[in-house]
Amino acid sequence: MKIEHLGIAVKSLGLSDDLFSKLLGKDSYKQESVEREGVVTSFYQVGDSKIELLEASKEESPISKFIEKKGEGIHHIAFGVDDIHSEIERLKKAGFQFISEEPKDGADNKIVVFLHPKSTNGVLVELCQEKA
Ligand SMILES: CC[C@@H](C(=O)O)C(=O)SCCNC(=O)CCNC(=O)[C@H](O)C(C)(C)COP(=O)(O)OP(=O)(O)OC[C@H]1O[C@@H](n2cnc3c(N)ncnc32)[C@H](O)[C@@H]1OP(=O)(O)O
Ligand SMILES: [Co+2]
Repeated sequence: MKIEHLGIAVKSLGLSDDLFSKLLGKDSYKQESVEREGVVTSFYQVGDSKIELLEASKEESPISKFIEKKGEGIHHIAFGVDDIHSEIERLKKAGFQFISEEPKDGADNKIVVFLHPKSTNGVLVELCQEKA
């Protein structure tokens, strides 16, 4: 397992892209919309990991709800795994609760699942695997 990315909820991708480009001294390498999740993403490579900025693309997006309740900031941590199905089984046996156990298409050529923050010390955890 490695830290694949940190997801950061932002109100405006335009403003936050300016900010993070200055902060990191480089431009985003990719912007991608994931309609099913109700987000537009922007990715920055930082060492072996990434920063994923997330702007809501619809009112019922998890990002809108999160920003309403908690404001902008770190939204989730994503662990990159080689075999997402075996990790789901391992973590289920260990008592972790998944939001859905069926991996779905994510951004940046990944399949993803989420663990519920109530079972992970209040931190939303994503598992992601590179698509074959
Ligand atoms: C682009 C695709 C993908 C990628 O490839 O990287 C992404 O990263 S998509 C990112 C956006 N998608 C998701 O977040 C999907 C998973 N999230 C969810 O299914 C929901 O957001 C949720 C976690 C189940 C919460 O939804 P819901 O129960 O409807 O919202 P509430 O506001 O009522 O929250 C309940 C409870 O959970 C706490 N919460 C919510 N979000 C987070 C969070 N990001 N981190 C920590 N805690 C969170 C919220 O505060 C509530 O707690 P209590 O108030 O104590 O009840
Ligand atoms: Co993510």
